[in-house]
Amino acid sequence: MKVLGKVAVITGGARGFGKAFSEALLKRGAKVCFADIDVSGGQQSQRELAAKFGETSVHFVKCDVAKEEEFRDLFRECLSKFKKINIMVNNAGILDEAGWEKCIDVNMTAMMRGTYLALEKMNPENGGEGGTIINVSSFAGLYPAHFLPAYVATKHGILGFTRSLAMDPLYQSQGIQLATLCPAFASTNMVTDIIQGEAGSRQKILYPDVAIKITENMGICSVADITDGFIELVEKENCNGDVLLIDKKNGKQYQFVNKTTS
Ligand SMILES: NC(=O)C1=CN([C@@H]2O[C@H](COP(=O)(O)OP(=O)(O)OC[C@H]3O[C@@H](n4cnc5c(N)ncnc54)[C@H](O)[C@@H]3O)[C@@H](O)[C@H]2O)C=CC1
Ligand SMILES: CCCCCC(=O)/C=C/[C@H]1[C@H](O)CC(=O)[C@@H]1CCCCCCC(=O)O
Repeated sequence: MKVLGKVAVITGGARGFGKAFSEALLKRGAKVCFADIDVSGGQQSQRELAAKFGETSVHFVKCDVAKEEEFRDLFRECLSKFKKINIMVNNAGILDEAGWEKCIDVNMTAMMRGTYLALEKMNPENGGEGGTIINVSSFAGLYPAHFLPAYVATKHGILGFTRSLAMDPLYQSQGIQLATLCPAFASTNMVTDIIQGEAGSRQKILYPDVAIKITENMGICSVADITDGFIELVEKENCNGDVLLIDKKNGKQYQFVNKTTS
């Protein structure tokens, strides 16, 4: 898809990947409506991005994606401001093995809700123009990790859900593509807080010392490495059904390349 003139909705956009993805799309001439549960972080990012790309190009919406009505309001607000939605990025995600139900609510249920809402708004029968939906899974969507069973379950779920919808001829006929991004460890707060032992962060996973050892072996990607893969997916003419894994040692690797799309 050509990004210039398109409108994107991005969840979890106050920091980390979501903020970087927003900036990368703005740089290429899109308008971006980003959402986050973190109001002060979202407002700060809004100020930074508006200073670079103009007030009329970027809009922050306070939204807890685990709350259905707030998610619906996000779409209403984006349509009211920018009139259309061409790109949906379900990026918001958390690590919380003790609170695994919340992990499922945010990583899995909300991702499904965001996908279904985007499919509805992108449908030409509802006035949409088709579009691209990118769901952010993980290396943990492809491989198990005994220090993260709930997180791994949600990330495997994202992968299966997104690949399944991508096979549906109905969405293909509506010009809608769905792809999955699978980053391995990257230097956002999600990972660096645990390595640096930020308050309470080690309790979010089981066996933090094992996890840290694995990061030492696997290496840690920069946010720019992951953003580069994200943009590659969005800009591809056909990304439908793609699963893009990115890790430090091997870079970008498309998975399931002999995908069946119908
Ligand atoms: N950093 C990493 O190594 C990797 C991260 N991921 C995934 O990438 C996505 C983004 O992660 P990062 O940027 O690393 O994390 P991060 O923790 O830096 O940023 C996540 C953002 O999501 C927001 N958020 C959390 N719960 C929310 C909710 N209920 N509603 C709305 N916003 C909410 C947070 O406030 C935060 O701004 C997540 O889905 C994560 O699982 C996947 C693979 C690697
Ligand atoms: C030491 C900091 C790690 C804290 C973060 C964490 O535990 C999990 C991070 C996942 C991140 O969201 C993306 C991933 O790919 C991480 C999980 C990767 C699991 C790798 C398991 C590899 C193995 O068991 O060999």
